[in-house]
Amino acid sequence: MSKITCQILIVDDEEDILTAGRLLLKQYFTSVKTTSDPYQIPAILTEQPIDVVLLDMNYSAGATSSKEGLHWLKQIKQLDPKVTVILMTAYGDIELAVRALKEGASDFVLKPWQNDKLVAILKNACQVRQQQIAPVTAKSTHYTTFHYGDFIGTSPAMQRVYQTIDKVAATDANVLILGENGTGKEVAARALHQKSRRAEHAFEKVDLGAVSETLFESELFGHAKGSFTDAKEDRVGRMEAANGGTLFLDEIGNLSLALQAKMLTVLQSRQVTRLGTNKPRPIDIRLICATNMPLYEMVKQGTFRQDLLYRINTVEIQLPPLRERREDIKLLAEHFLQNYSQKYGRPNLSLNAQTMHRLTAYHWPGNVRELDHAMERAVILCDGNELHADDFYFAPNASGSPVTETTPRHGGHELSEGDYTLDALEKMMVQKMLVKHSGNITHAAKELGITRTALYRRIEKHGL
Ligand SMILES: Nc1ncnc2c1ncn2[C@@H]1O[C@H](COP(=O)(O)OP(=O)(O)OP(=O)(O)O)[C@@H](O)[C@H]1O
Repeated sequence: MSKITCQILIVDDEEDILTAGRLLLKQYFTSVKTTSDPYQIPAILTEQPIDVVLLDMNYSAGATSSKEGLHWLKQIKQLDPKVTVILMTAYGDIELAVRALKEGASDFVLKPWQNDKLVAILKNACQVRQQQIAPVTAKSTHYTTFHYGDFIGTSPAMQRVYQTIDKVAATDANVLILGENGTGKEVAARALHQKSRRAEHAFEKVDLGAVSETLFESELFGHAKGSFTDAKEDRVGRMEAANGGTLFLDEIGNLSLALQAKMLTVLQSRQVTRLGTNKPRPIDIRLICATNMPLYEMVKQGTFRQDLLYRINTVEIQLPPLRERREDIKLLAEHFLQNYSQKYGRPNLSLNAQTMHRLTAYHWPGNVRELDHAMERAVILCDGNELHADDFYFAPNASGSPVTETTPRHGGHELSEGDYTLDALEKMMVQKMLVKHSGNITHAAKELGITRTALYRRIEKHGL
């Protein structure tokens, strides 16, 4: 008997049920996955194609209200509206069946099930699902083009990011984007918004690292005229401004515990109350959060609330550092070179093979943003029409090993013995700050405690 091509996921907290279901359904369908933990559902759905979910209604010991099943049904439908969900319960009644069907379930089975009945229901569900799916195309070819939204890069790691964005964009699921500085977290958030049904509405970005503790509530929730000394007018908060669209909370890891509590209350109730008023207003937003901080570690250390993390991380997107997808460096370098050649009126500039080799081998601690700035600086500073490695600034990596993984040191800022002159120390500090701030002169100068002009003078002096 040939099996029906269908990927089935069974979710039930009883291992016996999972085993029985797997053994039965494996005879008829090509793939049967199981999990006893419904919290795994979002991860499983984003990582692999699933056609049909057979979902238990009760998970906590003794639970019979089926509320949990309805909750997970809703989550699945948010993540992928096309997945077919069949509910199972030992406590079935007509009312609940009707409610589940209304909320998007396709069918309903009672436990203990009759084998032939369950197989028939699933065969039917798989057939319907197969008809919905477009003819199979080579999946990867879809993403092998040079651009995806504002992203450039064709590495397998980035293709996985694009696939996740495509899957999640159609839903209203909360998304948490993780990654080092400059890896493209904001680019990803904008792509999610652009590809969502909210694209015509606002994309409201709030940099939580830049909002002061005192102004937080007024900025995020809004205020009424006269609610505090400087409140001269009524003001709509950023959350309300995002209504109908997407709210992008950048640097969520920087929020103090007190503000995390306030944020959680609003996200749970989906209502904001402007300062100085007592009228809660409903907000309809798609929430995207981003951070470069280790939120899971922070939860363990008690500096980030676990309940807030679980509220924001329905789906996670991890952006890989540039050094882990070196195959994208060439494309990005060429793209930035083209941009800046145009911007600075130098159309004949080119990168020779040796320079490209150096760019590809370098570890890029500031990721794509650093490559972008490095290219701009090189385009401005280079003399002829060919960009040389010397036109770029390469910092040593954290271990102090050579500048690039494959080439000898070039202008690194590590000190060798006997190098402790004031000049050498100054050069090292300037380099360190430039790397730390990805070439941002204003920020580097501020941290060094000197003016921008003084920093430029030192950059010239040390030939950086
Ligand atoms: N794959 C990419 N292709 C093209 N440009 C990119 C890519 N990734 C990032 N960039 C560019 O690099 C810069 C940094 O990107 P972005 O601001 O999205 O990073 P981030 O991870 O949000 O950084 P931070 O954590 O510092 O806020 C931007 O100018 C962005 O356009």
